[in-house]
Amino acid sequence: MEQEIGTWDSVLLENLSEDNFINNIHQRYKRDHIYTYIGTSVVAINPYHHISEQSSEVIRSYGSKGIFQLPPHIYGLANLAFQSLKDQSEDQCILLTGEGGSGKTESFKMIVNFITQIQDKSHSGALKKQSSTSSSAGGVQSSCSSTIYRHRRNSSSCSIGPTSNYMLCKNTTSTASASSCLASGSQRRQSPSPTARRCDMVVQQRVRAESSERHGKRNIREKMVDFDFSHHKSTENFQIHDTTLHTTTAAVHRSHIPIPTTISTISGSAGAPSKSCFKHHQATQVTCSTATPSRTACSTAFSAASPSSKFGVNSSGCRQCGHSKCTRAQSLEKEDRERKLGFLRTLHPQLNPGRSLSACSSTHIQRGSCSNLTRQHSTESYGSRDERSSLMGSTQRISLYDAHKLNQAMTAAQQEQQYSQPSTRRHKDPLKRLRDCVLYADVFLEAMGNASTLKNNNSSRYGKLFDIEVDFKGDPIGVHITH
Ligand SMILES: Nc1ncnc2c1ncn2[C@@H]1O[C@H](COP(=O)(O)OP(=O)(O)OP(=O)(O)O)[C@@H](O)[C@H]1O
Repeated sequence: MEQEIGTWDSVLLENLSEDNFINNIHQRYKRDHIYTYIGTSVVAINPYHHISEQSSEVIRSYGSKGIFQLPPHIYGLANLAFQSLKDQSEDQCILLTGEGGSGKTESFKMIVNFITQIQDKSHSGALKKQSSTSSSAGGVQSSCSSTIYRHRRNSSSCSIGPTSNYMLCKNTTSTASASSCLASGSQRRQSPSPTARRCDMVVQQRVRAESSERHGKRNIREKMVDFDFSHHKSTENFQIHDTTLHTTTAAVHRSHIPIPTTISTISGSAGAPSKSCFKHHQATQVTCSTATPSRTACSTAFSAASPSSKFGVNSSGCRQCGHSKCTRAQSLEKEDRERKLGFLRTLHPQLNPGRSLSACSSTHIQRGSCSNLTRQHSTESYGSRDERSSLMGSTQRISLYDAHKLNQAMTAAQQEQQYSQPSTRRHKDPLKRLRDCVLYADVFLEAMGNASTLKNNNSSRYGKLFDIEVDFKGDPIGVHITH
């Protein structure tokens, strides 16, 4: 862990002047500490080289601590937003701003990566903690850890409830308190004075009351979530959702002013798209992102990259074996046709009245891309499409909805059938699949509008709003990208 170089939080600088501020950031930057806080904002410097600070280990540690408990990092900010989302049930917004090539996109990817990974970790962390404490220390300690790890959402509202009373009587208010609870519990067992026994009973009663209260609250919350799911079947009203997390590359709210860089390897290792994947998308974009893309152009672009071009059947037979009825070439060609059709539907929603992209899902999933990605023209109140275009350039929204409900509704038998077929991609965990889709969604958008500039060969030409909707557990259930 970083030794404190300079001052982690510029607010704490003794003589706060511009020179001192820059000097402090510079001192830290020279030691490869590219992040510095200004309160709950983060200043990030583009290091222009790989910094190994983005492993899942780091994600886990930032996910389990408060923002000021660890050295400044973009993950600290992401965790703050994520925890506030869960604790206060209020939408959170992270704004990224900085000059071209300063590292907004890289920081954005790190945030999305953090959010898609963190829930996994916090779940397993909670379970581990709970089982270890309950085996070693009995009910009182296990309830203490479950309060800390699983019911943070209620922490503020419970300040006069049984949980905090219990914690206060132990002088504990943080994660570290679990061990102090444990120590005092074992002491009482060694010297069971009448006062201590009474205290134990009171504690146990409180724990029981707390657990039933928790149970009740969870039921209520689950009902609310059911309501939210149905409500959000429509992609038009996403902005009113209770628990939405926004990321945008435009201005500053409780966040972050990046001037950073990044490492494609790190995002690659965390499930982000590979360079080649990105290039593929960019190649398709070059032909198709014009205002009125022609079908011919699109299909030409696609066939250039299609696998069947290697085996395709031309007038003189299969290009590989020369056989005029080569079945492999025929099936590849059929697959290719379907992919083209799906791709055209992506670009021309009007070709697909349902606006859903099931046709392209198989090929896109194979490329590790988005399974249920719908590109649609925004229908907000900007008047006609032409009017919107003149106001905002190309205004489109990409929505990604995994069949969250459908997955839930899927019967056990169907699931078993799917999972028993090792050759299909569908046997991946649906949540894992959605997490991957969230990570890839931005790449899809980048492919629509990025450009190569002198400063940055992957420069985003549009500001974008990237909404991740999460359920009450913090699992992602959908994404909207607007630019
Ligand atoms: N944290 C980082 N670590 C390592 N390299 C970085 C980091 N942030 C940015 N970079 C490098 O800087 C380059 C530009 O970053 P990025 O594309 O994120 O800038 P940007 O602010 O989004 O630019 P634009 O506004 O033009 O889209 C990246 O390709 C990467 O090589």
